[in-house]
Amino acid sequence: MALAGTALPFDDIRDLARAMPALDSEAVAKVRQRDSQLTKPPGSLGRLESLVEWLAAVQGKATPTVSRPLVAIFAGNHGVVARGVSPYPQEVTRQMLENFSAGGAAINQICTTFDLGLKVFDLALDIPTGDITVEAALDEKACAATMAFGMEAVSGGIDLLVLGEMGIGNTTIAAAIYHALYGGEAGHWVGRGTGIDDAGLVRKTAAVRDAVAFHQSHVKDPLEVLRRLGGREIAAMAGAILAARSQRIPVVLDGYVVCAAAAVLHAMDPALLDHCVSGHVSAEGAHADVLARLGKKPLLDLGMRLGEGSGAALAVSLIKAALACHTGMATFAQAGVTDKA
Ligand SMILES: O=C(O)c1ccc[n+]([C@@H]2O[C@H](COP(=O)([O-])O)[C@@H](O)[C@H]2O)c1
Ligand SMILES: Cc1cc2nc[nH]c2cc1C
Repeated sequence: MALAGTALPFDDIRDLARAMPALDSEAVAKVRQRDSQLTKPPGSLGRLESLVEWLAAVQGKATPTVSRPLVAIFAGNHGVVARGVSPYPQEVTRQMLENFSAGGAAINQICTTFDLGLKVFDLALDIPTGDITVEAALDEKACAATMAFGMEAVSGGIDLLVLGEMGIGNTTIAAAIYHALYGGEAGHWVGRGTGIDDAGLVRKTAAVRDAVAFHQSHVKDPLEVLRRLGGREIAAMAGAILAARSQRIPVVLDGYVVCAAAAVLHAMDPALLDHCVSGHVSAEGAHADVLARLGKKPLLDLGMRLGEGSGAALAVSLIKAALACHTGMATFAQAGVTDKA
């Protein structure tokens, strides 16, 4: 167990969320000015151009960097797996952490390919959170301490944060959070996760419906949704997103589970995600709907549903390429290329 975070009551977290730095419009103007001189028709690099503007706005620098990108994977275990909501047993969460350490997981290969740092955080895997169908996942103190732990994980001079997670059962947790925040039918939010069969899908949908019904009178407060229906990795990622914002670090969101942490913050204040882009849209059915609600257009759509930050880490390749174009391209004057009249 590695929960050393200072416990902040939810009121302190709300205060912190209200005190985030503004985005830097002067840095964006300077990026646009340089972009207009580069040897290409205006706008021809499409979304790559807006990615550089976004980096500059968040970092507050006319020449942003992606020199020290970090993939942070937060791992947690969930009492709700007792409801038969995942085809895999709970011990796979820890076994996959050992696989990450040994370099054998997909995320290890992606990090090596694109030169990304990787840190994995074990969030009390031996103590699964409460079964959300009959109790709260966490009490306020534990939830706030886990958010603080996630905040403290964002340090060490990184200039881009990729969020990932690992936790058997956590697509049920994410679905419950979305159902609580956004309403509708439980079944709309429930997908097959790691590949649950038809009977399991029925159990999973019932678990999400039961959980949200059980906590219904508390779902107006997003932080209550997080502590009652969430998990430690979701709470830590919410803390990490907040800390990244206060340290002016851009964040790349991964799939269905990571976005549940983002959705909690978005429900508090949509501007809390201004420093985040969506790395990819997951094959988990409702993720596209979630991204639309968050106002985020995914960079990639590769049919992936792995987690581990894998889709987001792949998207860093595009962000790096966008920045390399912006910083490395010649201007019309430098290259002796005639600009349009
Ligand atoms: O993030 C996603 O889009 C995603 C979609 C499906 C599965 N996962 C991963 O699979 C695990 C949860 O799946 P499950 O079926 O046990 O709820 C967890 O470790 C997630 O990282 C992740
Ligand atoms: C093997 C395995 C690897 C994973 N990586 C992220 N979630 C996962 C779930 C399973 C089951």
